[in-house]
Amino acid sequence: MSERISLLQHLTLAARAGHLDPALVTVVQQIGAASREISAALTRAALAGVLGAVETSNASGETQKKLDVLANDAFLQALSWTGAVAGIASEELDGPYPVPGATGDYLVLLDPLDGSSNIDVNISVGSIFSILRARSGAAGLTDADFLQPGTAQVCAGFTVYGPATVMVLCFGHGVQGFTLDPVSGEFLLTQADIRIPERTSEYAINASNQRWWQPPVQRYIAECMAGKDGPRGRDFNMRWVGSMVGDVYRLLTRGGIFMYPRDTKDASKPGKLRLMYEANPIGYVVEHAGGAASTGYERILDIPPEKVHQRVAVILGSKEEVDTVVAYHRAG
Ligand SMILES: O=P(O)(O)OC[C@H]1O[C@](O)(COP(=O)(O)O)[C@@H](O)[C@@H]1O
Ligand SMILES: [Mg+2]
Ligand SMILES: [Mg+2]
Repeated sequence: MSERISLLQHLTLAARAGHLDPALVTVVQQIGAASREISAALTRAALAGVLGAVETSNASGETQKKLDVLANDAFLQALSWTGAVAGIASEELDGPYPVPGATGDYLVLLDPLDGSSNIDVNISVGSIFSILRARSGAAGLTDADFLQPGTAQVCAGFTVYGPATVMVLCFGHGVQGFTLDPVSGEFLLTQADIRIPERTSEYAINASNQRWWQPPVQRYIAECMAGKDGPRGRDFNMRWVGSMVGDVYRLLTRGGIFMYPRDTKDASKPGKLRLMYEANPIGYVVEHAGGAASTGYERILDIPPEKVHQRVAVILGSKEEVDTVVAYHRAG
């Protein structure tokens, strides 16, 4: 038997101590079950050579991969029978999914497969989740029920399907990482109380968008690239996985700043990433690990959401660096 505490034990102990609602424990356990299924499905799909695109598009008009659909279905199935979930909103669904017959206390928001353009090339992808309290039962559930700010989340996290499958979880008191043991099928606590180093010399941004960046981001990146010859006085490294979960897992591990800033590439989009499925849950985890999450102008978790599929600029990670970028936005 493993000496490490399992996700189930961790949740059960917290529930027994009165720190967690048992219904919320069930929801998180089922998110773990869906993640385990998706992790296995990714390997099976690679073996079967069926990683290609299908001819459907999601609510944002992007081509869905087969595995996006599969991951979405895995979450809907895993969460539908618990009685604890009133409704689900997903990047892959046009509108909210009221769980049939459920009057549960929770709403779950999902990016079922993050970084899906990386699937074909066998680079880490993940699932991102956010849990809110339901204001009403499933009957009559509308978008408005989900439009709660990031500060209202009761739990958030993500699972990264990388060399190891790891679930990063936060209930508002610390951040824990659980690694999937492929033999027992259990998630085991491998990273207790994750803290993001405050100081870092590593940044993540898609540099091919440089000509569309706004002046504060141009300034920050130019100074990082100037290294020890510039005003920062030290050399910086750059990484861009292309899956937010992969880039964020790295900065939780060794520090760093991740940016998908607002740019002028498409004036209709105030950023690429989704507030409810990506920025809020990841921002919540990052803040509780000692980091910061901002659009450059405001704290992400304070944004009053207007639409479930809303996009937003994202600047998050080590506090010192995020504060620097925010200061450059204030300076104009
Ligand atoms: O391809 P780009 O423009 O660098 O964008 C990469 C970003 O897009 C995303 O893949 C968007 O997520 P989805 O795959 O869920 O749409 C992020 O994970 C990632 O940070
Ligand atoms: Mg995503
Ligand atoms: Mg996705």
